[in-house]
Amino acid sequence: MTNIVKADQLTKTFGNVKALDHCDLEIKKGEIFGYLGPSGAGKTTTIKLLTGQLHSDSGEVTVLGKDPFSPDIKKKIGIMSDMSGLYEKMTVYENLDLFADIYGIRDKKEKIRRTLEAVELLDAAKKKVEKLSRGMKQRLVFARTILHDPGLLFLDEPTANLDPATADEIRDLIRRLNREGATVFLTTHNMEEADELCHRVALLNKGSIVESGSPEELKYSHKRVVITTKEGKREVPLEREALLESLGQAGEVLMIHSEEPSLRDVFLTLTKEEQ
Ligand SMILES: Nc1ncnc2c1ncn2[C@@H]1O[C@H](COP(=O)(O)OP(=O)(O)OP(=O)(O)O)[C@@H](O)[C@H]1O
Repeated sequence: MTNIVKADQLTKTFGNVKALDHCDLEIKKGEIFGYLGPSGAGKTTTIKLLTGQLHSDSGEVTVLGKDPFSPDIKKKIGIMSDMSGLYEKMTVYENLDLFADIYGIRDKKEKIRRTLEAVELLDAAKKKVEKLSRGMKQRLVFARTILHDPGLLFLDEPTANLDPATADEIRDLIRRLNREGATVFLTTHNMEEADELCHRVALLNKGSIVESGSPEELKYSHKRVVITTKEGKREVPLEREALLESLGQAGEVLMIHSEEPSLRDVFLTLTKEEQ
C-alpha cells in the first residue's frame, strides 16, 4: 500500500519542552491510523506539523507526496480539531455555506445538503449553532471537515467529551467515510476506541513513539502466561526461555493459562517502562 503520509525523524521543541522527538510515521492509503497518547504527549503538535500549521525544528514530512505547506494540499485534506471554529450566531447551513465559499465548492447547495444528510443534521439546517447540543456541534464540525471531499482526514480527538451515544455516532461516521475511501489519522486518549476503530496504531509518550503496529500485533506481543502455584500467581512473558525458567523455579503448579492484555494494559506497561 502507498504511504499517504510519511514523517522521518520529526522533531519539535517549544522552549525547553521537547514536544516531539525524532518521530517516524507512515500512514497508508485507506487505513484508519490511531495516534494514541496521554495529555501532553505531542499528538496535536504532530497534527500541526503534518498539516502545514507548524514548522518542525528538524525532520522531513510528506503528505500526499508533497510538502504539507504546498498551497494545493489544504484542499485535499480535512482537519477536525475542536469546536472553536464554529460561528455560534449563524445557522448550521450558513456555517457550511461560508466554508463552501472558502473552498470554492461548485454546486454548493446540493453539496451542503448531502453533507448535512451524511451527518444527520439536515433537519437542523436552519438552527443557530448556539442552540445545538454538544453532539450536534461536533457533527457540524465533522460536516465542515468533509464538505470538500478530502481524501485524507486528520481528526484530533473527535469523540472527546461526548456522551457514549454521540461518540458511537461519530465512530460510525469515521468508519463510513473510511469505507468510502478516506484515509484517517486519528488522535485519541481512548484505547478502547482505537482498538475498535483503527487498522494500525502508534503509541506516543513524552514526544516519542514507544510502539506501533495493529492493535492485535501489539496485544499479542505483550501476551503473558500466568502460572498459578500454591504460593500464588506469577506472570511471565510468552517466551520459551522465560517460561521454562519460571516453571523450573515454581513449586507445585496448579494451573497455566495465557492472558492477552487490552491495548490499555499494553500502553500502561510501555509508559511505565519509560519512566
Ligand atoms: N505553542 C506551544 N507553546 C509552548 N508549548 C507548547 C505549545 N504547544 C504544545 N506545547 C507543549 O508541547 C507538549 C505537547 O503538546 P501537545 O498539545 O502536542 O500534546 P497532546 O498530546 O496533543 O495533548 P492533549 O491530549 O492534552 O491535547 C506539551 O508539553 C505542551 O505543553
